[in-house]
Amino acid sequence: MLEVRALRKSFGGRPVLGGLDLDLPRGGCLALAGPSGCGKSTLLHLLAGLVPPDGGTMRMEGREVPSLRGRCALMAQDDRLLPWMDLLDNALLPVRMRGEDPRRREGEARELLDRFGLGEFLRYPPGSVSGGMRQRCALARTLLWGCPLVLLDEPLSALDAFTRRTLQEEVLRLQGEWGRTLLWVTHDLEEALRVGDRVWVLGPGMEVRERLVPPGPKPRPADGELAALRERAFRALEGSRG
Ligand SMILES: Nc1ncnc2c1ncn2[C@@H]1O[C@H](COP(=O)(O)OP(=O)(O)OP(=O)(O)O)[C@@H](O)[C@H]1O
Repeated sequence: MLEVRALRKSFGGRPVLGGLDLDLPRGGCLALAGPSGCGKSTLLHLLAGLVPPDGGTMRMEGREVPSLRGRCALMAQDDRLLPWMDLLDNALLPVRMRGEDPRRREGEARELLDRFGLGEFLRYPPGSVSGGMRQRCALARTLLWGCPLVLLDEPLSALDAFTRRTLQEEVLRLQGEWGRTLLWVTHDLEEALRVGDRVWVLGPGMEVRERLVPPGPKPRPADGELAALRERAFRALEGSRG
């Protein structure tokens, strides 16, 4: 589906991406885990066309493209919900922005928000719900773009451990049902190992220090079976924090 070659980006002469290659086959989930500041968000912004690269190429379905703008949905770290709209209308924003009648997708949006535990809060404005609830609404909005490729930047970071686990399962279920391809960025190695078909452990400059293929069906149990991979991933990260 996506081939990225030698993607480079510097800010003020300081390299953040030093020539990254990335292949995403259709379906499945590549989880990227790395320390704060290593360039994970920058990668997603480059892919989504929010920031221009200094060099490199992107091919989507075999065709070279300047970015994936319009071809992917990005959930940024900042939820960007509109304060004057309730959660349901926020979730339906992509439908409005595409010029479609939001009433035609309202059932789908309601169902999605319900699956994300927001069924009771559809008419609440973002300012009156918790950060974790806002984040879940932003996740629903991202999925309602209907794009086959979804870029998730720390999508569950504001959630407590229990809700986080539930949402990991829900997102993976949706991915299977809707046949989406996910690029899932997280600080949390446990999360990466639970949700990724492949897991890349990144260091500074987005150097790929480990490429892991966790065993078993997803979402995987957090304990026991993954302990060896978790240790390997932690060792890869050692010394990479500035
Ligand atoms: N617009 C920008 N101008 C200047 N520097 C930037 C800009 N965007 C990102 N950077 C720098 O690029 C580096 C990588 O930032 P980025 O946000 O991509 O890291 P990250 O891995 O996503 O971090 P985190 O996990 O904390 O979100 C940081 O040093 C950051 O300060």
